[in-house]
Amino acid sequence: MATLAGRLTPEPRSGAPGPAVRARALSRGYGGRVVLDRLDLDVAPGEFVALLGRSGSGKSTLLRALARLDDDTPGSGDLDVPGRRAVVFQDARLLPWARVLDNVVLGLPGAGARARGAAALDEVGLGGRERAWPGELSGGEQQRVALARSLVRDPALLLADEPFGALDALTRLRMHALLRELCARHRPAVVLVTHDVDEAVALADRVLVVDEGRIVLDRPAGTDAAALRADLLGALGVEAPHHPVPVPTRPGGTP
Ligand SMILES: Nc1ncnc2c1ncn2[C@@H]1O[C@H](COP(=O)(O)OP(=O)(O)OP(=O)(O)O)[C@@H](O)[C@H]1O
Repeated sequence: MATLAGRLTPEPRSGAPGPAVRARALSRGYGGRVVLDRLDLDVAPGEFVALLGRSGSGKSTLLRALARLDDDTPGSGDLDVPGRRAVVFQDARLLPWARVLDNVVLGLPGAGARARGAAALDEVGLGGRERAWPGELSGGEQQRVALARSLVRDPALLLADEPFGALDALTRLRMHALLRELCARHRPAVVLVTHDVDEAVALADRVLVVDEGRIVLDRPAGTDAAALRADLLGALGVEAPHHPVPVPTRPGGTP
């Protein structure tokens, strides 16, 4: 609900504290080619998991499966995602003909939707821009709107596919700080697909490396960042650490 302070008050989570994601032997493929290969994944409520992997390793396919956006993709396995989901993509995917607040509350039921939307915009630093058109906003501001659109739905699971990949380095750092703040406040479980090792280490509680549709490395973050970085680079097949570290493409793949 929106408070007098104009901020979104996180709804208390109801029900038993089961996992936010439970996947078992999850497989997906395209045209007979296996892309997710009997993958197991658990994500605890409120846990922030980053997914790294070479291009084509299956990260987005996994994210789409968790978002249940892959009904047309052949596959098998058990997937349980009990709570509300929200998805943020690399491009904000705002409707250009709808004002910012209308984008945030589109499809949201209830009389208080607009107040909640305005509070969410305030929370992402866009208070006062409710009537702007998406085309009047910078790329970073558009991603803030996308975050507000997710936030206002109070998701138990936030799925983000390279949400900051198209932003300049400084804007990306600002968005990291914002995402950390929003997550600390609202405590959704998060699965973030990224190509940026440093982003994964900076944001996540746990970092996974996916290769050929399987999880080949699963490490907690937060203690020894240098050791984690070295492990991740090893699993990604990067020999010399650079800063920032791009994930290599597979042979013949696109960056
Ligand atoms: N709709 C589709 N039809 C056919 N093949 C697909 C489709 N979507 C993905 N693929 C293939 O599945 C494989 C995994 O794709 P996916 O997008 O999951 O990889 P990714 O790890 O997210 O890659 P990137 O980091 O480049 O985004 C790739 O080889 C890709 O070409």
